Amino acid sequence: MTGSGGELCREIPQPTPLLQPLFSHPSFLAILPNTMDIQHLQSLLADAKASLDLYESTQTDNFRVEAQEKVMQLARALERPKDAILKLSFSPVILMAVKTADDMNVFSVLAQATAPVPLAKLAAAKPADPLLVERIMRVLVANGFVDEPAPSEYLPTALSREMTKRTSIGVVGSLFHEFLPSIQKVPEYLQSTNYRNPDDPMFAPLQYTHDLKVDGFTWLCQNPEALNRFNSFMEGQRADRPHWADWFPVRKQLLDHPDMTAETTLLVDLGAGRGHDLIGFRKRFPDVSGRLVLEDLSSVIDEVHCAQELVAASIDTVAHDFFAETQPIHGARAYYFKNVLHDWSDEKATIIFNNLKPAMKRGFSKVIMEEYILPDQNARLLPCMTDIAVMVFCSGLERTRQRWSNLLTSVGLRVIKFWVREGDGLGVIEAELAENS
Ligand SMILES: C[S@@+](CC[C@H](N)C(=O)[O-])C[C@H]1O[C@@H](n2cnc3c(N)ncnc32)[C@H](O)[C@@H]1O
Repeated sequence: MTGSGGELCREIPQPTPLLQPLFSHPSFLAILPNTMDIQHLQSLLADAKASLDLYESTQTDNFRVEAQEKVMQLARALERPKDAILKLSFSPVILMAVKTADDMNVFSVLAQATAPVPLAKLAAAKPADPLLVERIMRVLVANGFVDEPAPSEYLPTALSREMTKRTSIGVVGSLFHEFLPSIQKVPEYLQSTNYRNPDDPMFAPLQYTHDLKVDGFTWLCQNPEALNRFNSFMEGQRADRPHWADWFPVRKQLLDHPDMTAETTLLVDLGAGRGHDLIGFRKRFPDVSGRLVLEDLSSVIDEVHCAQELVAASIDTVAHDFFAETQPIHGARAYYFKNVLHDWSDEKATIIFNNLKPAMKRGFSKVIMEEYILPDQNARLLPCMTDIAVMVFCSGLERTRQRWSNLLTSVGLRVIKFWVREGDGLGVIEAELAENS
């Protein structure tokens, strides 16, 4: 090929004579990868390498996340837009394949492998049709869930090993069963509401999808399997991220206070689920006196109150509906909410705070909220996805610093400090009763 197209085609392997007409077709030339701006790609690669070097030297999660984002930018720039859109549109297939593979016990068989596992052995685990398993495995191999060292022989990867953990199985199961059908309905739902921002927990996309007359949490409580999946999802979704007590100065901000005694309630966790944060707290401060209290809806408490880990960590359980009742534990040092206030609109959150405030001791009690604090610009993907997930499930929302400030001030609380973590992790908002409230 010569002329203006000759430059573009220099690096293409020589086509066979049969393919020659296709290779010289103008629409083919227009989508050649090497029509991309190589200088731009090289500069993205250099950026990614610089972040990777910083991660290597600092070993901080912040630079790991940054390096990952830079590599994603490079990968995106290398992708042809048409392919990107095609793959995006097919992406529910990946979640389906992971879910199906889990249902067929593929991950548990692979996890025990000491040598490549042949297709027939994987198929025998259920048993399932080998051709079907082969097709599902192709999707998994292409997405890094499995290695295929020889045709139809498989080895586990870090992702497939992760899929043998109860919590990650819960993440996949809950999102697949409880969220995906409603996510699919969101455009139709929003059209029906003339694109109003959802703020009513009794009419979120979830209610629209299933014609429910109850809020999402009540619905979960009526469906034990779904509740079990959801609670595992909550335990698992941030399992690899640091516990707040690993980076928030607990001793300085909470423990070192002259009014702290052995009788004081140290921490009340509202909407605590299975209590994994309290258990983590106890592990980090095994010798600290002061009661730890897990609060949640009565059906959740019924599920968890005898749990061995809670008993071993001396964690008390109390059924408390934060909309229906005022806080029963008075004068605690800290009332802790994690991933709870993002479930509720400002109007609903105001009720929660109004039910909490009478129990707080002025100048002593604090509210500790572990939530995303969205930046004003360029928020990371995970918080943005979570924002939409809480919208779908309960008309909730993630908040920017300004929205948090406005909400807390309006209910008579004073922000002591926003403790913002870099990366895509949660931050902590520390607050107390405002002087004039
Ligand atoms: C998103 S989950 C967060 C669980 C846990 N804090 C975590 O981060 O893993 C929200 C929790 O709030 C609880 N919850 C919902 N409505 C409640 C209410 N009215 N009173 C008390 N807890 C409630 C749910 O049962 C659930 O455990």
